Amino acid sequence: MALPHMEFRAFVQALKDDGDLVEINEECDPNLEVSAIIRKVVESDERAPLFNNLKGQNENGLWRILGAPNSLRSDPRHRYGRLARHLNLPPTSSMKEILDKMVSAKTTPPIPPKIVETGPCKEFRLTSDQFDLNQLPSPTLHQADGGKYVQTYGMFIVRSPDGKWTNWSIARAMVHDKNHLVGLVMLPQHIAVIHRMWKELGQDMPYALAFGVPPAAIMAASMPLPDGLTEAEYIGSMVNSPLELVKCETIDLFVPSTSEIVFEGTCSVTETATEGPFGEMHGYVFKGDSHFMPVYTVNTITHRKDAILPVCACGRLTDETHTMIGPLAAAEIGYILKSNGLPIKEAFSPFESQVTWVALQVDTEKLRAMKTSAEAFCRQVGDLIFRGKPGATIHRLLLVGDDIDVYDFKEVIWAFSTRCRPVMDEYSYEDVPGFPLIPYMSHGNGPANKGGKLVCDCLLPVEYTTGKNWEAADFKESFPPELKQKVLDRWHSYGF
Ligand SMILES: Cc1cc2c3c(c1C)C(C)(C)C[C@H]1C[C@@H](c4ccccc4)[C@]4(C(=O)NC(=O)N=C4N2C[C@H](O)[C@H](O)[C@H](O)COP(=O)(O)O)N31
Ligand SMILES: [K+]
Repeated sequence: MALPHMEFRAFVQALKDDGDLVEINEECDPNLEVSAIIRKVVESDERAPLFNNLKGQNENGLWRILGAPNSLRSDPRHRYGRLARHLNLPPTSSMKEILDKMVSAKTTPPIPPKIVETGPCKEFRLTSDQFDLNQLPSPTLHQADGGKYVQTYGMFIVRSPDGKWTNWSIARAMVHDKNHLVGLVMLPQHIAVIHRMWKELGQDMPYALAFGVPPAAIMAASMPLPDGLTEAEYIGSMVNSPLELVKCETIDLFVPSTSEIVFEGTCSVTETATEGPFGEMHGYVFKGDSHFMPVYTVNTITHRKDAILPVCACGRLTDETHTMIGPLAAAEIGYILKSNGLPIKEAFSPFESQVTWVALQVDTEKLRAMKTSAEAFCRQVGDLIFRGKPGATIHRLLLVGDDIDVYDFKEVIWAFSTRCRPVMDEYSYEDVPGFPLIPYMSHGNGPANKGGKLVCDCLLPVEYTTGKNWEAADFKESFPPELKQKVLDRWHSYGF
């Protein structure tokens, strides 16, 4: 068996070995029961549930479900252990180490994938007359959802008509009928950009939807990497070995050879159907909130024996939409700012902001050397991020000083609450694309797709000129080192 970050089945075994898996062998109903269990798991950072016995499985065990594939662990020492296992990092890894790994391939040469003849994803093959997506255990995730969201943690594979760009990404999709899905295809996402290319040609877009792909791949699929970049090569470079891909049965695309399940077909560039509502990443499902979205035809399914469908039952904290979408966007945002020469040290999207904020730690010594004004600096940051794709989902950028750990929300909210004067220290952006999935956008008072963004300056004026002129009134900063050491040494003998 391959390493956990390179094969989904090995990843599930690694969770089991970590004591981070609960195998449920009693029959569970994919209609809400499975999702209710997953919801309770992710709301309490419990171990990942593997449902081995689902109502509706077919004779070859298609399919089981792994819930909460990339959510949090309750032990603070292994909080991000499931994310770490996606990247072959130690389970004690910090979020900084995980995100640094995700940007590490920016400066190393791409490693193209290796094409292999066949693989475990080819063990079984079903043509469209041999399956019914409504009979298979497609899960209903929230009672007000518009359909069975079978696709929440699979990877769409689509390629530009000229064949030069193959994009891997996660985008939701629900069962439309026996052999069709309908899925969210929205700009500025690359799947929508490529869909438009095919639409201009008047040809339906070939796609593959691979479930249970190498964990390292699903991380890159969830990251807003640059336009035109082929994730397969990026991931190869990140893990320093070529990904093994195998050709699809019916279309000219390639999928990871160890994928658990592969749907193949074409995405219509003309036919749409109602999609949604869906209990989304910000924690809401609005009844009747559906839109017309493209229809995907599922021509063929190939799969492993007893294949496992990974499922993200998204909504309120803390699931994969929070551990991945915000932090991975923050990693890309931090990289963009640094490569434009701005004095940014760390970037993170706090879960408590429902990943609508990114906190940016500023190197204030370098900032002072810039001899810039707060307004000029904040506008420089805002223009770079809010007018680009990686910032699409972020509505507040918080600039904080060297003393604030952006990975610790208590620190971030302290700086925001005490150093950023409302309105005066905030720089608004109403003429940039907005993120329509946030409720104050989709169901708010203003336009759903435009504006509503701020750069919040949580640096005090002295941090731009002569530097920090205060001490925090806390144990760390308000006492001489030798006294602190004495207190720590004697903590227990005092009686604590
Ligand atoms: C990890 C993860 C990412 C998701 C999603 C989900 C999960 C679990 C579910 C549970 C299905 C919920 C919705 C949430 C929903 C969503 C829609 C828009 C923006 C953010 C999220 C959307 C989606 O449905 N559509 C979409 O276009 N992008 C999504 N992303 C973000 C993208 O995977 C991410 O942005 C990548 O960077 C894409 O690659 P690209 O940059 O285009 O090459 N889904
Ligand atoms: K991607």
